[in-house]
Amino acid sequence: MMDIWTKLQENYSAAEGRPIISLFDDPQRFDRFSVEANGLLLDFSKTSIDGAAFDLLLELAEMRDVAGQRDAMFRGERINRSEDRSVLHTALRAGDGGPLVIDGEDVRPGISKTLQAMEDFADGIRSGRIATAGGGAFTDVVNIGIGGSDLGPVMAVRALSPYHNGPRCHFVSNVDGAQISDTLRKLDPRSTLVIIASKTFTTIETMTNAQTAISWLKNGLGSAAASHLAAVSTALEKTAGMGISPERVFGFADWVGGRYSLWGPVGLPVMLAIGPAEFRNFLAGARDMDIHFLTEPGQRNMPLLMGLVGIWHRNICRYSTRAILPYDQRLAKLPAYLQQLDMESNGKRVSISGDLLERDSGPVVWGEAGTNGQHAFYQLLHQGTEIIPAEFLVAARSHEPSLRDHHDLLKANCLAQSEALMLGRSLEQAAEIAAELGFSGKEQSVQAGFRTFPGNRPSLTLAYPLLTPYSLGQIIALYEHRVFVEGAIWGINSFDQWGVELGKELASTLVPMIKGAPADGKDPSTRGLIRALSA
Ligand SMILES: O=P(O)(O)OC[C@H]1O[C@](O)(CO)[C@@H](O)[C@@H]1O
Repeated sequence: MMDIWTKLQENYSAAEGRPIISLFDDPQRFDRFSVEANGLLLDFSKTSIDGAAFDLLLELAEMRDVAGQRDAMFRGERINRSEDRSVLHTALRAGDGGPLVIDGEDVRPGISKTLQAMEDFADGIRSGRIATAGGGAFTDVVNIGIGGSDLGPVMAVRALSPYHNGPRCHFVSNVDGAQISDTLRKLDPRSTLVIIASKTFTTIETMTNAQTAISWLKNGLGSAAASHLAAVSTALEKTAGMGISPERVFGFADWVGGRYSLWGPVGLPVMLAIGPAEFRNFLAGARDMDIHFLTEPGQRNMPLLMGLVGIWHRNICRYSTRAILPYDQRLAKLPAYLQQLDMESNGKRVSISGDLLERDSGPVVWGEAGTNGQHAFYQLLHQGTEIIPAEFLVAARSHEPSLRDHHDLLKANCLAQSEALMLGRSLEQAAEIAAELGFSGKEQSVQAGFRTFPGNRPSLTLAYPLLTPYSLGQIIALYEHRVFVEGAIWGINSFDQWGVELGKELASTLVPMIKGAPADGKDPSTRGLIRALSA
């Protein structure tokens, strides 16, 4: 019997060259190939997936038991096998969902307690009740973290700027001293709170930046520096070693992966910026997406369908990248956030049981806010030799009602791009344009070639009413589950990240060589570069 992968491939080959627009001969296509969840709409009708491929993809999800794998994750089974851990970031936003027992312990009371502690702290800082060493209010917060301890808060704080009514938030992630120096230069230690965020509390970039920030606080405040510090970590014993008092430490368990940690203490800068009530709305959006993912049947299940579209593009159409294109300037950091979420989760070449994968896994994820990208790389999206599925995000309304024209233009541009990618412009149409411009003969066909768009380039569009804490929560949880669905189909562990280790190990061997020790054992290129970089 032919397997589903082969059937999908045959479906694709049989329809190769068929214009996506012809699929709209089915007047129900938009309704059948879009799905709505609590105000969030995913349109995947502008892809080459037809009815038969849709059914096969759903069959593939069943064959791979995506629903069973999903339920195992939510139940707290140790699905992160290589690290022998449960994967329960969803518990951080589940509210009072009844007991959830891990290793004989109900983890819910601990989650509520930590959320309450975060809220008390955030309220205290925001109101001035938790005062600076000099008795004033904190005006600025610097979050020191990297990867999952940085990208989520950076992205969400920026996304939710219309809700900011707390201290200003700044972020330092890179070990490049330029970043911390440029950040601290603008700030006054007397009114600045420093949060050191690191799941492991060993990450060299964060530890180095933390020491620099603590010295800066000590220079300005002397022995009172500790009252300007807080920490977020799973390694509570290590935070004490840095002189951070226990009531200023917000812990979380190892069943929260770094890139999935925004929903708990790593989200503290977001809570400080927008307040606990709005942070709860953010959690509610994610929780509603979790419930949708857990309960909706396959044909209406947004994360499942988005994952299946990803599988179609990656494994059947063999597209190697996907572009995240938010037509929402406040989501400008979303592509970077999703790069970690997606590529650190699914950039794997062995299966969960350690065998080499038979198929390609995660694609390259990249992107930029629209309309800026239009004036940079969209040329390649429209006329390049690679086909790159585009993922558009756009809100019906903006937070700037007095600038309605701007938002109308933004929406028109977003829709124009997905339309242009799908429809393209034929050589004949381009020839007419060239003729109208006065070209004739050979030059007319040359000019027509430049103006031809092949079209038939797929896209997804996510539309939401307004970028609120709730809708941001929905969007992020949707992408988390999409990554889960794809990983479940590929049979990989989406929750470990062994690929980041080798570079870290080699960096530690290189530090003394950079400082002048002999570069014994290094390859000639690395030795040459050490020489070139010697200061
Ligand atoms: O929060 P930590 O432990 O400092 O880790 C930061 C980041 O480093 C990584 O481990 C990769 O090096 C990410 O997975 C993680 O988000």
